[in-house]
This record gives sequence, structure tokens and C-alpha cells, in this order.
Amino acid sequence: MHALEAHELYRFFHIGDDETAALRGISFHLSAGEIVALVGPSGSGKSTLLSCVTGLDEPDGGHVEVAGMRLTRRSETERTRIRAANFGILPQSGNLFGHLNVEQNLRLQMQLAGKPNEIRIGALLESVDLQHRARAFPTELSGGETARAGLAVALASDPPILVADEPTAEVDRDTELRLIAHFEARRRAGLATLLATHSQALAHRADRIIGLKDGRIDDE
Ligand SMILES: Nc1ncnc2c1ncn2[C@@H]1O[C@H](COP(=O)(O)OP(=O)(O)OP(=O)(O)O)[C@@H](O)[C@H]1O
Repeated sequence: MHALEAHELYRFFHIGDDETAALRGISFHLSAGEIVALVGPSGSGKSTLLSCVTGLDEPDGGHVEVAGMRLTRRSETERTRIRAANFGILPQSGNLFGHLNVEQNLRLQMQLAGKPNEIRIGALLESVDLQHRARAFPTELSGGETARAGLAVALASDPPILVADEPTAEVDRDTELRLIAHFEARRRAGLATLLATHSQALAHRADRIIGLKDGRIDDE
């Protein structure tokens, strides 16, 4: 049993008469203790795939299994429960609530996952070097600080699977190295990490690279 399995995923979007086939039969797996990087040109389907495997979006065909449990074609409530128990998610658009400061964002994430832990809040802030920014609101953070705070929120519930969409897109080299260190620490702890990235530096730290092209796995 893998931490995550995608079986023949299809996803189509319709705008007027136009149809976009964002995913055309994608299968892959992610094991515990593994970092997998999804790479591919803009529009190749990376974000759509991440949304489908975390149950934020429903594929039009195929199914997803998380720790051996089917995630696809379940009610929104069930998907939310499975997602909270298994995933930490860092979307491209970020995961910080604007009306909460960094510390409050972390606390809320832990509560949503049913894992409140005041001591872990301090440890998480320290691990992303944001202990001095605990009371800052998202609009008061720099790009690098936002990326680090977002990672801390995604890691707040100590998730078996971390899914991050372009986590290093807008950060400097030091922050990128810090984020990579976190992903490698997860590998050592036997936790799974799935990243979509355009960064060569990040992709080369992965155990496997899966290339996407026009919604399909690109074997070249
Ligand atoms: N909600 C949507 N409605 C219509 N089309 C969509 C929607 N989401 C994605 N698409 C289309 O699906 C295709 C795949 O998009 P997706 O965002 O998954 O690509 P990506 O590889 O993540 O790109 P990028 O590297 O730019 O983030 C694109 O053609 C995109 O325009």
C-alpha cells in the first residue's frame, strides 16, 4: 500500500464550446519517506493533478487512494475529513487567512486537523525562522516570510503527506534551501512529499521526477 495512488485520472474543463483536457489518464504513486517532484511546462496539468489527489477537486475519470482508502467519489464532508487527517497543503495561492496573524493561522490549522498543540506552534515558528514574526499578519510579511509561514501552516498537523504547489516560486536562494531542508527532514522521518515545481534545484533533490506534458505523463 502506498501513501498516495492516482489511477487513470482524467479532468476536463469547459468554457463555452471549448474543452480543455487538463488530465488525460494519469497514474502514479507516492510512498512514505519519498519526495516526488512533478515538473512540466505551464498548463501541463500539475496544479489540476494536485487538486485532484488531495480531493479539493473531483476527477472526471479514475480515482485516488490515500493510505489504501478511496478518496474519489465521496461526499464533500468525507473528503474533507480524509484530507485533514492525511494532507498538509501549500497551494500556489497560499494558505494563510488574511485576518489572522501567523501564530493564529498555525493554531487554526491544528484545530481543523483535530491536533491542537501549543508547544508545537513555537517549534514550528522556530523551524522556519519566524519566531519574531508570530504576531505579523500576512500582508506584513515579505515573499520569503510568506512562503515559510505557508510551509509552517501546511506542516502544522504533522501530515503523512505534504503537497506543495511551486513552494519556492518566489523565494530567494536561502529560503529555497531552508524549504528543501524541511522536505529532506520529512523524508528522513518517513513522511511523503509531493511537489509541483519549475525549480531545477528542488526537482533534483526529489527521489523521483514525474514529467507532465499536455495532461499526460511525459516519459522522455
Ligand atoms: N478551473 C479551470 N477552468 C478552466 N480551465 C482550467 C481550470 N484550471 C485549469 N485549467 C486549464 O487546465 C490546464 C492545466 O492547468 P494547470 O493549472 O493544472 O497547469 P500547471 O501545469 O499547474 O501550470 P502552471 O505551471 O502555470 O501552474 C491549462 O490549460 C489550464 O488553462
